[in-house]
Amino acid sequence: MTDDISLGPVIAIVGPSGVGKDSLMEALVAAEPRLSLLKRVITRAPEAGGEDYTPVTEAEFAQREAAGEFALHWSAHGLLYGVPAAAVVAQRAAGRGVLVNFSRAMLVDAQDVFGNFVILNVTASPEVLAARLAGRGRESTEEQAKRLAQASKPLPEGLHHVHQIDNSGELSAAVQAALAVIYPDQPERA
Ligand SMILES: Nc1ncnc2c1ncn2[C@@H]1O[C@H](COP(=O)(O)OP(=O)(O)OP(=O)(O)O)[C@@H](O)[C@H]1O
Ligand SMILES: O=P(O)(O)OC[C@H]1O[C@H](OP(=O)(O)O)[C@H](O)[C@@H]1O
Repeated sequence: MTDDISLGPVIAIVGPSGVGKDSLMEALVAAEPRLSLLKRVITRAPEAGGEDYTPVTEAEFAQREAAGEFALHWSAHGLLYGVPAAAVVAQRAAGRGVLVNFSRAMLVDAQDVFGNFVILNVTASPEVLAARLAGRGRESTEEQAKRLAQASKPLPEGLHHVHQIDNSGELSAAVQAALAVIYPDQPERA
């Protein structure tokens, strides 16, 4: 674990595709100036839309990985994902919190790497997930089905500081629930 006490928390936002991770992260940053989004490096096509990420080819990803750029990296949905280490440190400076969309499979590694680490496991019913992926339309129907098949993947054993955030209803409710976890000693926001 390489963690300086002056560094703020790494807040892992995890859960099945379509549950609202990106939506929740964007809303949290809009509501709380001490929070920022970690810009991931992904081998996803630049025009895919959605989150703000650094699109790279698989060759570029391999070069960055070999150069030690990533604090953590993984593959999922036929894509490669990397978390730039320097960006995490910079965004945690002065106690600020950084929001990271992690794979559930990476959480044990992540809690060892980052130390000051909290996990928000975002949930919604299968029906809601299917409707949201269809409504978003970013993936093909076939890819949506593959993602939905992964929805019930359990979190790994051995995790600490895991909190369930229900995003079945209004996004604003999930935002308030998440802020109450991240900043438990602060009154509910207006
Ligand atoms: N609370 C909510 N109520 C209604 N719609 C929502 C809510 N949260 C997210 N959505 C919508 O559901 C869709 C999926 O949301 P989002 O892309 O944030 O999910 P995600 O978990 O990041 O998905 P992925 O892992 O596939 O990137 C989007 O169209 C988004 O606008
Ligand atoms: O099912 P699991 O392994 O938890 O997550 C699979 C992938 O989905 C999410 O990314 P995105 O939302 O596709 O960008 C995660 O960050 C991970 O990369």
